[in-house]
Amino acid sequence: MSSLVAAMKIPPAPQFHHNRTHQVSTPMLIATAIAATIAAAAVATLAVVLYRRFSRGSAAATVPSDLGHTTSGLSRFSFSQLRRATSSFSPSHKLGQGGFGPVYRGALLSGQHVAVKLMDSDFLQGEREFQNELALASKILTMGSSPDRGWVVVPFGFCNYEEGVGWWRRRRKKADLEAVGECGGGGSSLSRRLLLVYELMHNGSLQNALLDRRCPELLDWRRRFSIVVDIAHGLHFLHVVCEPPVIHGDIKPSNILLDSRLSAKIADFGLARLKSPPPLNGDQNLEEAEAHGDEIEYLSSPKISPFLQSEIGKKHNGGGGDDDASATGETAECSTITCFEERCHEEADTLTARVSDAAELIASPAEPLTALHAASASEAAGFDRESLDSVVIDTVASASRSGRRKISTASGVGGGAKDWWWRQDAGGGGRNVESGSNVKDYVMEWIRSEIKKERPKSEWLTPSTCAVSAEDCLPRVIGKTVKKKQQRKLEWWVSLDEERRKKRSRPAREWWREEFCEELTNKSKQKTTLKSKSNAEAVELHWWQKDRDHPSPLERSSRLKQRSWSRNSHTGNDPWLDGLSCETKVNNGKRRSREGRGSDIPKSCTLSSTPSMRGTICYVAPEYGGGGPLSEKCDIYSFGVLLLVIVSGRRPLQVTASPMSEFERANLVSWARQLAHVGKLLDLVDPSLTAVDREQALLCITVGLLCIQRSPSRRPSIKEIVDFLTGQSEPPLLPLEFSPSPPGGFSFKSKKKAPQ
Ligand SMILES: Nc1ncnc2c1ncn2[C@@H]1O[C@H](COP(=O)(O)OP(=O)(O)OP(=O)(O)O)[C@@H](O)[C@H]1O
Repeated sequence: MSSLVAAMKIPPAPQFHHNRTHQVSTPMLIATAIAATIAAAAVATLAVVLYRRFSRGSAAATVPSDLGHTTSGLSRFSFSQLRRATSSFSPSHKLGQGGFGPVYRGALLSGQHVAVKLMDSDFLQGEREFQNELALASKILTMGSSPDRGWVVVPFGFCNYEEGVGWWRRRRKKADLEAVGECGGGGSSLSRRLLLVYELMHNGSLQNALLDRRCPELLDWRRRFSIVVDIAHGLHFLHVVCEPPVIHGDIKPSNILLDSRLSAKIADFGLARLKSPPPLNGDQNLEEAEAHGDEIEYLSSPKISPFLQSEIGKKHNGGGGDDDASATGETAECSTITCFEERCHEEADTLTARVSDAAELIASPAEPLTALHAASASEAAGFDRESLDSVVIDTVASASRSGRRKISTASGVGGGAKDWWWRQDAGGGGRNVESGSNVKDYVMEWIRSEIKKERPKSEWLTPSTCAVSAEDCLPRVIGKTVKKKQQRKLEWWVSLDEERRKKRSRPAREWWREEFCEELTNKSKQKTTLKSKSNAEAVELHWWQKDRDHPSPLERSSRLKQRSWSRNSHTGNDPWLDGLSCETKVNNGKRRSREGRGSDIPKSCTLSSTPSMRGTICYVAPEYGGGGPLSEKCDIYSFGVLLLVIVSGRRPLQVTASPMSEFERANLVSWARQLAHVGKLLDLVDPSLTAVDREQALLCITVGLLCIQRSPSRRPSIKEIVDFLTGQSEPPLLPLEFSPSPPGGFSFKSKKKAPQ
């Protein structure tokens, strides 16, 4: 039995069991491994997808918010796409170096040839230009198939490359960025790279083609003339076709690109902006105006009052042509005079503009917040009300003193004074030397006459407010000359009781606010509500108007910063003036030219009306050189200089080591003026040109001179310019500012008394 049992003994279960388990678990393990691999792959894929989506999202956040609805026209490229297109930003692909980074030639996979601008994001201004250019490009690209769009070159794509999170990605990017750094991309910062992609312009910039003499085709006059016409069309597109108009703000040869057929197109919209709507009405209260930055824009503009402009015009016209530069010989001193003449003119313009701003506001009878505005006017113009008169007197006096010094030097070599300012100081142009009349006297006299003529008489001023507002402000502006009024003020002051005197002794601005602003604010608010109601029914506001009327907090703070900038600007350097007298600054590279530019373009409204310092020395309009408002007329001025550059084939400032006789030609604008005075305009034409059409050349120079007139309002509009250049209308005669002096005209009179 036991043997039977033993025979029937089944093998040890564990062993059998073990084998069975082993057989089952192997495929299971394999299946598990496969499942785990698949899961891991899925997780990795998901992570990659999420990461990509995240990194795209963060990049998009840095694109201007305005682009939200307009990005449709722009393509986004990856950094590696552009790296591949440009052969890792190979130096052999470099087209040029801009103020904020190099530009490379490349080819996309589609075969399209492109230019890739690698902006240096280390500089805030670089990032702003990137955003500005994109915002503007999106606007222009949405203009659909407008045929005029072909006159400008704007980016059609961009890449906003930010550092990733994973170490593997960072390593890859580090390698990319080092490649960029080695190729002159400027540093190897891992943070961010901003790239703009443009259509390739095969013949590069006008700067290279014309001034660096890289394009022999430009020795043919017809080519040059067609380039001039193309640029005029480009500006016409920006100023007239675009709505709202676009002001380029930096017209110069390096921003004019030539395509394969040598057609010229306007490029580089980094400093462009949309034209601001007209300033708010004067009857809006101060709080409102301040909140909208209106006052800042208005006051930061060194505008010359129409009265003063016409006065200056009269002086030009009245005493014009009374000297003869040709008779004086071509001397270094003569050139110094011209430079200084420019300088003095601009200085006086800016100064009188500031004074006129304040004086006009004081004098205006229609403005209920006159005194208050006057106070803020003088403050915003950079003058403390208390010292306004002394600043004015000192500055003008020093300008005229140094002017006199230069004139007496010049008189020793027989130099001729050509301008009204000079005649003022030198005693020409109907002013009497012996009476000691000079610039200072003229400005002061003008202020007095303006105030006398338009003293506020309206009934809204009660006797007491009149006494304080007018009497409080006027003596400070016109100095010690208003003794009578001071006397009256003193009498009035004595008549006040103690409490009222205490109250009145606070700054006028404070108690004005308290006593009158509330009432006026309410009135003005009522008016505004009524107006806006009717307006809303009549017209729908453009987004850019809305933007201005309801600035973002960022914009507001930026405007305030701008305000403090403009306050200080009267003591700062004037790049325009510096540029006129200092060639080295211009030649010291592009970065230098950028230094003159302000940095107050807010991110959220890069195309808004916020004023900022723009442009390039020699091309920037004088009225804008001091940080005034950017208008189409600033572009017209730059276009005028560019015209002269194209015709003469030389830079606007060019000092050669050749004989001193060349020195007077250093400043192209002054030289053109001199040639106009002596009636030899064609001397300006590039001697190396072939097949010159003298009529066309004369037309170009005439239009150029019309564009560089000092008074912006006298410069022609771009529409007129296109008509002149295309022969649809005749340009007017040159203004007297440029007309030839009559023979035997004014001979320079020294202030030195003739020996008895
Ligand atoms: N689309 C393009 N096609 C061909 N060349 C280009 C293109 N864009 C720019 N370039 C070249 O690159 C150079 C640098 O251009 P960029 O606009 O960056 O600076 P800039 O205009 O020369 O100087 P700044 O930055 O001071 O205005 C140009 O002078 C031009 O030669």
